[in-house]
Amino acid sequence: MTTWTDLVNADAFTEQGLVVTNPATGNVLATLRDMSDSEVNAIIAEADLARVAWASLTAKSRAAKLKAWNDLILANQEKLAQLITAECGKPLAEARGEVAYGASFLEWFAEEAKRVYGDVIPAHAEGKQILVLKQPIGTAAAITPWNFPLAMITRKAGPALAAGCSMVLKPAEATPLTALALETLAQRAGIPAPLFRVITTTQPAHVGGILCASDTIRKLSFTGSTAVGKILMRQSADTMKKLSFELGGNAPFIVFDDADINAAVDGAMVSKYRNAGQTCVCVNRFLVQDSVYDDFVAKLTERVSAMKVGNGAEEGVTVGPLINQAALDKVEKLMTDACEKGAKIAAGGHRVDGDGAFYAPTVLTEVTPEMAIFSNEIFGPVATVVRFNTEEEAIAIANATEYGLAAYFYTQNLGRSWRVMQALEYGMVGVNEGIISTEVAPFGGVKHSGLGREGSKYGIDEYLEIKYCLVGGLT
Ligand SMILES: NC(=O)C1=CN([C@@H]2O[C@H](COP(=O)(O)OP(=O)(O)OC[C@H]3O[C@@H](n4cnc5c(N)ncnc54)[C@H](OP(=O)(O)O)[C@@H]3O)[C@@H](O)[C@H]2O)C=CC1
Ligand SMILES: O=C(O)CCCC(=O)O
Repeated sequence: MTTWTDLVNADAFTEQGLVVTNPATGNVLATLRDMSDSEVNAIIAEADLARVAWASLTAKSRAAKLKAWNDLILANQEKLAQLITAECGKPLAEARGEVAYGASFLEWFAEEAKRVYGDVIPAHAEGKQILVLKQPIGTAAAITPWNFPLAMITRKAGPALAAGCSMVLKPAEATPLTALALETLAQRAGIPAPLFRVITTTQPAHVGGILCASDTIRKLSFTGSTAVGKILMRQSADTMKKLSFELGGNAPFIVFDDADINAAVDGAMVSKYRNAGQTCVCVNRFLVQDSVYDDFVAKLTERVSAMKVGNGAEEGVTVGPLINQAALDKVEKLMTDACEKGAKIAAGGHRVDGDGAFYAPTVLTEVTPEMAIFSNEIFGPVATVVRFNTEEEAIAIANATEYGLAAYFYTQNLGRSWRVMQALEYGMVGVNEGIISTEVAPFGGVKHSGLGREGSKYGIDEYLEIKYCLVGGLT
């Protein structure tokens, strides 16, 4: 028995249903109930009923419950971290970090709940007042990915509950146990059960269809692939839901010749290899100016060669398995295509033996836009390095993608910092920084990378409606 089992309600388990495995070992962690349509519909109806009383509480009361949920998550940090590592494979140190990061959204939105201010607008005529109210949108649904099984949930549930909404969640098939553990802790924190319910299913597309078609659900927030985001957007047209999408990326990381190269290599390591390269903001393309190209590649290769691949639960492991065999096949296919077109392997470039889908941390040089790896989200531990000559060329290469989530660049020139920051067509830009994620800043993308923002003071707006009231007869 692992230590996290008391965090998952015994009712969730069954003999046949959704099988959850450890990607590092292939061992079965649990088999969970495959919920029926009527159960899913009942969860939606109960969530809708419960939200009315929840919204009528003071913001301070809702905030207290969210804070209690945050505290319980932190009190169970080690158990949750072990569960995250078991389900999604990331090294334990990263999993511990995810628990703290995930909890921070609850603390943040507990505070923001108290700051949902309306407006009084100077009226256009005498004897009238214009009031703007902000009200909870209603029942919300979330569909979340496996790469951050905890933080991607709290980033949505925090603002939803803070705003006075309820939330129905469909987590990724690979990582439902962390979601169920969050559900348990929410209930222990005193959040009424129907307000945050997890759907376990083996039929994501079918359940996604139910959520999109439901008129009761007024808001859908999704994090995952751009392809699925587009399906959900189409399916939500008939119910005119408010949507937020945090989708794929193709992040450039530009190293200019005036950069601090050691700092750039530090930034590259944390940005590229976090979660074995499986985050939407991981660098997909390093663009390095010709005169510093060899230095950067040599320093990066040295650091990458020292990384340790293995089961994330083992001491010292810095790169865990990819989530499944399909992910490994995708990385290999991209590597084969790139090498056939002239790319060179400076480090890694091969599978690593084991029961899981392990791939060696890799540095691939002389990458060009003709290679599929240049334009596809790699979602693996492969750094591709592209050579450029001028600032204009770097910006053009960086923007030559349908995606627009995160971008990074390193320079010590102030003027260049402003120029490049403004020219990059991305929702988030790290300037001399490789990690940009924090609950206090707006996370989200432009172009095919999504709609809306999560976290920060803006994140709660996704769960609020603006109501304009014209009050007359006041003379
Ligand atoms: N932006 C990001 O953070 C992420 C980007 N990705 C990108 O997507 C690629 C594929 O990863 P993958 O896990 O398959 O991502 P998906 O977009 O398929 O999965 C994300 C979530 O959507 C669910 N889902 C899948 N299909 C549907 C559907 N038709 N209707 C409703 N929900 C659905 C999944 O359920 P289930 O898991 O049960 O299939 C999961 O909960 C990755 O290689 C990466 O490039 C992936 C994850 C996160
Ligand atoms: O990959 C994602 O979808 C989330 C990125 C994690 C983060 O930095 O918030």
